[in-house]
Amino acid sequence: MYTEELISVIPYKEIVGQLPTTIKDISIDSRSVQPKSIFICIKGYTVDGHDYAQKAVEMGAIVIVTERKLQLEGEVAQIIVQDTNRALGLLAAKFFEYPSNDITMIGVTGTNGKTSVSGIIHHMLIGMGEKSAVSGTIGFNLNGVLYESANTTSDALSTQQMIFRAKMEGCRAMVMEVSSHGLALGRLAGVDYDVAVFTNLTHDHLDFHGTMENYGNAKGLLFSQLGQDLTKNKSVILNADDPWSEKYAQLTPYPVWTYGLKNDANFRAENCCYDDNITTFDMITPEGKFPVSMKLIGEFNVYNILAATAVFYSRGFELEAIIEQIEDLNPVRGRMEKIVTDLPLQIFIDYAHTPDAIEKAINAALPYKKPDKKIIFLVGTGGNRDKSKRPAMAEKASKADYVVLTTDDPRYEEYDSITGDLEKGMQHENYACIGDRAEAVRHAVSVAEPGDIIIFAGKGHEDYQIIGNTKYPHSDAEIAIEAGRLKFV
Ligand SMILES: CC(=O)N[C@H]1[C@@H](OP(=O)(O)OP(=O)(O)OC[C@H]2O[C@@H](n3ccc(=O)[nH]c3=O)[C@H](O)[C@@H]2O)O[C@H](CO)[C@@H](O)[C@@H]1O[C@H](C)C(=O)N[C@@H](C)C(=O)N[C@H](CCC(=O)O)C(=O)O
Repeated sequence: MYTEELISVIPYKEIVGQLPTTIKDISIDSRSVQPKSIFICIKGYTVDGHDYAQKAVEMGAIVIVTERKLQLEGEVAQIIVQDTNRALGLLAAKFFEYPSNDITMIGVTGTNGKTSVSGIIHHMLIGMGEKSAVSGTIGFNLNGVLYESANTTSDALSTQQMIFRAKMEGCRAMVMEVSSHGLALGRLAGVDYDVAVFTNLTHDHLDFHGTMENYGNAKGLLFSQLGQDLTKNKSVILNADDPWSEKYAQLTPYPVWTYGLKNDANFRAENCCYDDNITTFDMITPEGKFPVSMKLIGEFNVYNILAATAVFYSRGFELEAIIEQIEDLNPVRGRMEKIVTDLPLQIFIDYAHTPDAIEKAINAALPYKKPDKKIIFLVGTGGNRDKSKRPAMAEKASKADYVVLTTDDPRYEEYDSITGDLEKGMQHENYACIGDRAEAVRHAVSVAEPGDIIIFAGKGHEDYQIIGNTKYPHSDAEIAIEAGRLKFV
């Protein structure tokens, strides 16, 4: 690409040296710079990309985008900008020729439910014959191949690369989980969304945002900055039962569709009935009432389905076709996923790692609880991350008959420090603190009786436990099944 053309999209203070006519690649990581690249220096939390500019030059970078003039050896030009993060989003979007303009982009934000709603929309799109890609906590799923990603919302360069790849592979749509970090750190600069969805906002990530106000405002960026192309037929989908939706509705210039169970909304559910493995309800829509029967369990999934319905309706799909897809959907991996076993127990794996999600997980299981049987809830929290939510997590978990307090990626923190913080929120005495997660899982099975429900919360789809900075293989389901076989079979 012509260098002048590429850099025309960023405001800069100064250019030092002679710009090359063209550049071949764009990079933010000195370790993978290709010859004739432009390298953008990003200040990280652990290291500063500016310190790797010389290494990038040695690897073949011929232009460096930097926040300050650097002493560099070799044939290289420097472009000095105010904010390299913002420059990165704009350069990456231009380099890949704004791929988000060519496919339908659906962004899903909120504390809980992002992965489920994104997965549901993705699978419904495929069911309707629309080739789709999805990115988020689970990774980047392109044509059934799952690529790992470090973040729910990847850095701006990886984001543009993913959208470009989806476009090149013929996808008509891409569904993206949009995290508050992603929005606050400018990882989505240059992405043009067609639909933005809000699930809910509850306590999480206050170590990063400081206050709920800041956290909510970061999420709001998705609705105020849906993208630059004002001619697109865009829409915003909001949860009418979450107080933040009112604020987001005021922020956006685009048509809003609401959904919910309690307050007045465009899409509502009535007469919800949660039977073993089947949920039924009447969906109240702008076109009347439609009976729905689906394999997804729990009230939170009714919310998720209403959100997905609003997305499709806003894009002009027929309600009959939407409901047909809903009835075909299978549960999302690691989200109140019922594990099939030969044990006399009901075992659910869930990703709940916030107080609100824990409450929802237990509420979702309540209809399946048999008289005189227990719900055993295992709850873990991450080390060296938001500690303020820990007591509230245990408080919500106290709704279960028996609680196992443990860790979920302890990182560098002592087990006792994590379980001790959780313990402060316990509302009854039926619990155990066991920092080692594998031991905790075995303990949960050891206290179970036939007919009980066990919910393992926190790991969801994840198959590892991070201790120190090492990822160790870990599966709650496998450990539980093994322990259950020893006990019951
Ligand atoms: C706090 C935070 O967001 N950190 C993110 C950040 O890492 P970092 O600050 O440590 O960056 P760094 O590794 O120091 O590198 C800085 C720069 O130097 C460059 N570098 C580095 C080393 C080198 O040899 N050469 C080089 O050029 C890097 O490529 C980078 O450009 O940049 C990385 C690359 O983009 C991210 O993967 C990483 O996310 C970490 C893994 C993380 O845990 N982030 C969490 C807090 C997060 O973002 N979570 C949200 C929310 C999830 C949710 O909703 O639950 C998410 O979207 O994932």
